[in-house]
Amino acid sequence: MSSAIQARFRIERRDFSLAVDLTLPGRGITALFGHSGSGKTTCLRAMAGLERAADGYFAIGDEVWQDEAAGCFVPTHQRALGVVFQEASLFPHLSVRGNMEFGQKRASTAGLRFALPEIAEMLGIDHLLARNPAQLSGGERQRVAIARALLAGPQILLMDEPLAALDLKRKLEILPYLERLHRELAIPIIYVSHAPDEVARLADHLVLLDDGKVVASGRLNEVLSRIDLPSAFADDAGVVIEASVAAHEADDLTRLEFPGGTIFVSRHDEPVGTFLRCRIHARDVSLALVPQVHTSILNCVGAVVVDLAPTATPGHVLVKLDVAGEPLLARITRRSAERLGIRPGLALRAQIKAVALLA
Ligand SMILES: Nc1ncnc2c1ncn2[C@@H]1O[C@H](COP(=O)(O)OP(=O)(O)OP(=O)(O)O)[C@@H](O)[C@H]1O
Repeated sequence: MSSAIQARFRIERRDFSLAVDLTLPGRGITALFGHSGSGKTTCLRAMAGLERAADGYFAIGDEVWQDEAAGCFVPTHQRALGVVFQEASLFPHLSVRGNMEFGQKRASTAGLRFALPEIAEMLGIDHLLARNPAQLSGGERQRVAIARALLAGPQILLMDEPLAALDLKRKLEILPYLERLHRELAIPIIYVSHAPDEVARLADHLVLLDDGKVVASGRLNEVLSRIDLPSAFADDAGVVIEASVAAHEADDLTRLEFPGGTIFVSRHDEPVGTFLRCRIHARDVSLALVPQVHTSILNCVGAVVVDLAPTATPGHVLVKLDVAGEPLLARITRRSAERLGIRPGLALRAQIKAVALLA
């Protein structure tokens, strides 16, 4: 039985229309990404049944919540879903435990079943159970809201910019918990965001929305490395690679290995064997036809040019590379591309000037 999500919505407003037809994975985090007003929230609300598309269709595996052609529309309160919005709307008169028990009371039998202590531990709020919402930080409130949503036994978790109202410190505090949900939950999470960093860190699947339309939908790196979508990430264009910690070296560098080679980063005290996500921006990758000896750049991998395309930055091009099957992007000047004769199929060296560890 496939647990893939099917979502087809057409919503017409006076100045905006949403028309999406998506097949999304039944596990992991799918990010809905796009500029403000591109329709991310509208799409999420349609999935929740909070917005009704006249000819809509929405199903998770065999569980159909909306099939207008067949006269089916399950109202939101009868759907086994959890929704977390930008601002945690906790009941102020209930303690943290009381808020969580409220979630448990409306637990469906269809979705995941959790015990309250298990979820409290997973979200790091077990020491806060007796407090009232007014005694919590924004990040803690958001974690309680997620816990409450999970205790309702959802088959899917819908999150609408859950970090947008938090400052950077709180964001960084909550991200590890979201990563943990990602690793440990067997249900899909749909995650609305317009922050490229969050998407790079959390998403497995990426849907790019623009003006109510799906511009791209696919595996994170597949979409991030599309050089025919130059404006989507603009200066943030780049890819995410998964690398494992191979060794911590004496000069305070950590050696990471991925199928395409070796990458050195500042010492990062994760145990050997741990997988880390690394973000490599196109602007931090330069190209050379032969291995460079007289350079301070440590990270250099063999690559083959897949394609190149103009980018939003005047005088520059984006080059898509294949590194042992994984995509990598480089942004170089058009002049350099001509001088080096960059063309599809050319084997060369990609020098990586900076790697951002995402965990
Ligand atoms: N209730 C509503 N009635 C009429 N128009 C609406 C309503 N809600 C949103 N819109 C409009 O629909 C369009 C899509 O809005 P939506 O909130 O889905 O975008 P978004 O991508 O989530 O944006 P943001 O990142 O700013 O939250 C916008 O033009 C918005 O002004």
